[in-house]
Amino acid sequence: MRIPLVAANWKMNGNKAFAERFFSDFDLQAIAAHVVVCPPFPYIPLVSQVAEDRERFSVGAQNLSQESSGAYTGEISAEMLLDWNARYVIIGHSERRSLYGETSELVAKKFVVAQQAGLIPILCVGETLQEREQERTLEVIANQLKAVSDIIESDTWKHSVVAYEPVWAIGTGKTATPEEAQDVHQFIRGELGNVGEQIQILYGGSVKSANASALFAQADIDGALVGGASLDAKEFAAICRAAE
Ligand SMILES: O=C(CO)COP(=O)(O)O
Repeated sequence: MRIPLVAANWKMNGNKAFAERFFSDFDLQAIAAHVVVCPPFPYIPLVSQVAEDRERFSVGAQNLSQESSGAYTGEISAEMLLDWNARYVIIGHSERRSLYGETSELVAKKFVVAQQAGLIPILCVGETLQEREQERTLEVIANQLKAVSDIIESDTWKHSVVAYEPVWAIGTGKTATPEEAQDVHQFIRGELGNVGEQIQILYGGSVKSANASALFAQADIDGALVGGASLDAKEFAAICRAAE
């Protein structure tokens, strides 16, 4: 039985006042799904305080360094995230891949570093519009997963979350249809081998309260990774409730 999980990716949005306001508007008690909020790094301690002693609410980071320490200006290590009580970390978001040149090999290295430190990686995979139009979706996703599979024991997938985020659906208002998303989720589960059934696979890309229920009704969609709609506490709460 996979527990529904809804993760907020605030990206580089908000400030301290926003984060404080968000948690005064977001009624955690009323939500039964497992929820992760991934704020920008400086607000992780603030979200950690909210998460303290709450079983179903965790804090996550949006990135981490593949190195453990040293002369890497501007980088944040897994150990530092653990110091802040982060439990999850988003790895290989398409914005990191396309804007900051993160290759699948680097993403795989970060995945391993996160896991070895005891963080749960949320590995993002997804195709661009051009790749979808060329009917290369499954091939692209298989390659993104393979970069990780190549350097871990297959059992190790168990301690991770995968997020399918079609690049063309991110921030565009265009969501994959529930059936399109389900097809890819089912494919991903198959690619994860004998632990596939145990892994939470989230959908991301223009998820909002209006489309969440139809997505969550699909057999292989275990929750969502939410960008824009996670910046509105009430809207995000409605998405979380749809996952229960
Ligand atoms: O990139 C995303 C989450 O990581 C999705 O962003 P949107 O929900 O804004 O489309």
